[in-house]
Amino acid sequence: MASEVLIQARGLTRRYGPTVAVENLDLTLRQGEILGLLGPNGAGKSTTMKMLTGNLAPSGGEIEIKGISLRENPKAAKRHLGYLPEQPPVYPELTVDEYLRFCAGLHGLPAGEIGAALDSAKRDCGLTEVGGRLIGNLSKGYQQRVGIAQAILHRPPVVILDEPTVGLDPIQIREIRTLIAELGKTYSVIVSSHILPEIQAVCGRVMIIARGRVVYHENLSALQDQAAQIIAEFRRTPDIAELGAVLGVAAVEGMGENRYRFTPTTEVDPRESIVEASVRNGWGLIELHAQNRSLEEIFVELTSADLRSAA
Ligand SMILES: Nc1ncnc2c1ncn2[C@@H]1O[C@H](COP(=O)(O)OP(=O)(O)OP(=O)(O)O)[C@@H](O)[C@H]1O
Repeated sequence: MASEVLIQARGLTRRYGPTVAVENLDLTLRQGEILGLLGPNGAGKSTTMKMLTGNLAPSGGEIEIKGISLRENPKAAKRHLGYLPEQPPVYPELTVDEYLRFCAGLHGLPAGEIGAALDSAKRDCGLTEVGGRLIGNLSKGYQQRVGIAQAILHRPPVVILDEPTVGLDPIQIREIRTLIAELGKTYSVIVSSHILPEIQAVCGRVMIIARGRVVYHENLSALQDQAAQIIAEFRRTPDIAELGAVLGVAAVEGMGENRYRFTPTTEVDPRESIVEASVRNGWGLIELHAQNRSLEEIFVELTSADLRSAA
C-alpha cells in the first residue's frame, strides 16, 4: 500500500515583480521519504521551501500539509512542519538549552513536555554535551545542528532543510549528512542543495529544478540508469526514427557527423540490434561503444538544457 501523502503542492508559482522564481511546480512528499530538491544557485529552491513552509505566499497554486490547506488553515498545517531556513535562525548570545527552550515556546509545546522534547532533540542531533554552551561559541557545524534541533523539537512528521551544509567544512558536511540520513528514519524530509553528491548521499528521490521549473523528477536509481549510454557512428546517415525503434533503445539523439547517443531501456542491451539494423539498412556502422556518464554530467546537461531552451 502506498504510504500517506504528507505534502501535496500543485501548480506552485511565485513571481517577484517580473521575475518568475518558481513556475507551476507540483510536489508530493510521502511518509518515510527523503526528497532532494536539487538545482543550481537561483533555481528557486529557497522560494519553493519558503512557500511549502508557509513563510512566503505563492502567487499561484495550492499546498496541503497532511490534507490541511496551508492557505486556509496555516496554523494547523504548519504544526506538522519543522523548517531549517538557509540562514539558521539561531541566537548566538543564548545557550543551546535557552534557545531550544525559547523555540519550544514558539512551537506551543506544553510546559510539562518541554524538558523531554529538549532532551530528545538534543540526543537526535548530537547536542547532549553542549546544552550549556553559548551558541556563538560553537562551530558552524554545531550551530547547524542546533538549527536542525529547533526544527524537530515538536516532532513534526515533515522536516524541511534548506541547504543545510552550506558553509561547512568537509568533516562537518559529512556529519550533517549522516544526521539527515538518521532523521530520515523518523521523519519525512525535504532537503535542498546545489550539490549533487549531497543529494545522492541522503535522498531516495530527487527533483531537479532550473529557473523555477522541474527538469527531472524520479528516484535516483532511474537517474543512474540514464547515466548508461551507447555511442554509435555510421558512415552514412541512418534514419533516426528507425534507430529509435531498435530493440532496447529508449531514446536516441544525434551528436553531429553521423554520431548518435542511445539511452538503453533497463531491460535489454540494444548493441546487437543496432549492429543488425546497420547491416540490414547499409548504414556502415564504424563505431559502437558503451559510455557511462557521471550523474554530475547529467545534472549539468539537464539544467543547462533548460537554460538553452529558455534562451
Ligand atoms: N525577495 C526577492 N526579490 C526578488 N527576487 C528574488 C527574491 N528572492 C529570490 N529572488 C529571485 O528568485 C530566483 C530564485 O531564487 P531562490 O533564492 O529561490 O533560488 P535558490 O535555488 O534557493 O538559490 P540559492 O541556492 O542561491 O539560494 C532567483 O532569480 C532570485 O534572484
